[in-house]
Amino acid sequence: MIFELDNVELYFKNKRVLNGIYLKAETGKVTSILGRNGCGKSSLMNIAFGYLKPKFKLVRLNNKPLLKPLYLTGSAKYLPQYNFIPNGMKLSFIFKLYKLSWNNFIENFNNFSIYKNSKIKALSGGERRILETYITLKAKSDIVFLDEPFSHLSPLHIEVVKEIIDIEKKQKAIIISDHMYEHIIESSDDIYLLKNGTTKKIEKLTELEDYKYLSEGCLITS
Ligand SMILES: Nc1ncnc2c1ncn2[C@@H]1O[C@H](COP(=O)(O)OP(=O)(O)OP(=O)(O)O)[C@@H](O)[C@H]1O
Repeated sequence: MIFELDNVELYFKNKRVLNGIYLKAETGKVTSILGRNGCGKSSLMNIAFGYLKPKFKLVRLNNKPLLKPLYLTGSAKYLPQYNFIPNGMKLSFIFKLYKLSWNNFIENFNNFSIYKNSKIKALSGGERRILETYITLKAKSDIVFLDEPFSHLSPLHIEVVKEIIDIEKKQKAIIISDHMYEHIIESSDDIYLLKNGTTKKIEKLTELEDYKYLSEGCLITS
């Protein structure tokens, strides 16, 4: 699967947020979007998924224009920044709903074993994020969008999520945005920097310093 987002122009009232976007993601690769707070990363993901309608956009799947919102095709999954699983749902029911194995989940996150018959509201904020990230990554799809999958997770859990990303990318195109740039750099095959409303594909990591996304020296220690 090749997913392309092209020619996006987004305004909120008179403020132009995105203009001149190109992004390509494909099966077998993790494609990441980096950028400062408020530069439009979440808006871009919402546009790609079809939740947000900009003034202009072009989505192509396997080089063919897609004329309906991507989420209606059933081929994509999206982890937004907000919680998307209702509070009252039992964890065992969620795994049935998404046709996923509870035992495989416990192999990765054994501290969840006590929660099988609990409702999601019994989880901490970070545990809930782990569960929603896992479901989004593992559920059947061709394209996965992850908006800040690492930000609320403890270091060991981040490593487990990175391992799952590495496995899932073999059969999916995965698109990630997060401020934890070291994890992004380690997990990504392609990186785009979103700045002044446009995407720039990063060919050399030092460009992240040249474009003032990272301060000088950050890459030496990372
Ligand atoms: N519904 C909205 N109405 C008006 N302005 C909005 C709306 N949603 C986002 N914006 C503005 O659009 C810009 C981009 O927001 P967005 O949430 O896409 O940025 P972001 O790069 O994901 O930020 P962060 O890294 O802080 O999560 C911001 O200036 C924000 O204030």
